[in-house]
Amino acid sequence: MAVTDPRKDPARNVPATLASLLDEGRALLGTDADAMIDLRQLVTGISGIDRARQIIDPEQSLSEAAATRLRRAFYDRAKGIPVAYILGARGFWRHDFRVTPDTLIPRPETEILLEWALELLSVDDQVTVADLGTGSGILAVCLAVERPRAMILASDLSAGALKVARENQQTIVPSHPIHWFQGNWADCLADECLDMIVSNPPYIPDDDPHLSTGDLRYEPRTALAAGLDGLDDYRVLFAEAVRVLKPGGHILVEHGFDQSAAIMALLTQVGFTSLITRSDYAGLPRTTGGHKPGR
Ligand SMILES: C[S@@+](CC[C@H](N)C(=O)[O-])C[C@H]1O[C@@H](n2cnc3c(N)ncnc32)[C@H](O)[C@@H]1O
Repeated sequence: MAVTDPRKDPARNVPATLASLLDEGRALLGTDADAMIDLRQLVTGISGIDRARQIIDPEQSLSEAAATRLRRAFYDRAKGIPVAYILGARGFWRHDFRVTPDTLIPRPETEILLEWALELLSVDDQVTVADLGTGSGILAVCLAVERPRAMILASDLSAGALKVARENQQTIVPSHPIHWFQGNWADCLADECLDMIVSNPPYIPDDDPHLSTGDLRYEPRTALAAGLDGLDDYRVLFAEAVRVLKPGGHILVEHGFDQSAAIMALLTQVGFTSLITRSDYAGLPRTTGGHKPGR
């Protein structure tokens, strides 16, 4: 079906009921389960009407402004723009994080990495932890919330991502400063200064066709692609990690479901021991942790 940009069609910018707007949305996005999830998220995010009230009162009217914003959102989603970028937010852990096209959209699997880090750090630990490749800041900010006595550092190559990460810290955990730095992984850090590194680096092979389809084509390529085998960033990151971790320090990284053997081999090569891989909610091996010997 031809999709008309509501910005160029003032006749469509009129008030409407929720039910009629949802019909317009279905006509654009389809009626499968994924499309329905997107539609409901857009309605909730833009109108502020929660899911229960959408179902109880489908005939309620939306203001002209809300109807117009919703029609634009349906149009943008029909073009392929991810819901999180349309709304400018995505939930992670217990918080709403601002996201922009400069940041990766946070994924639920990354909560497994966070949970693991929290298991290793007790609430009163006065440790120093770095989130390398912080993106929107999800790991750094959640660690600052959950471990108030820890010193948190976070790096990213992207100035745009760091700007968003700072905004998230100021909104979610303003009382806990995070030390942000723009750079290549840990290159700004002194030797043996960290107790723990958490990282979700890029890990998709450059020629993976998924990079140019679906939602991924809208996300920053520098957040996703990592050389021919998808392991280029781990090679640099692990060499840096051995330098900046204290003896006894931990590294926890996310990776692709088929990369755990390669990640273990790379960690072993640079001297990490006690390697363990944890699986995601679908049972796929997605997070590996290791320990720098010496304590
Ligand atoms: C997969 S994203 C993860 C973002 C965030 N940690 C998350 O889980 O949503 C990888 C991040 O690493 C950053 N990055 C890529 N290369 C980097 C490098 N050489 N040094 C530091 N950060 C880098 C990207 O800009 C991106 O924000």
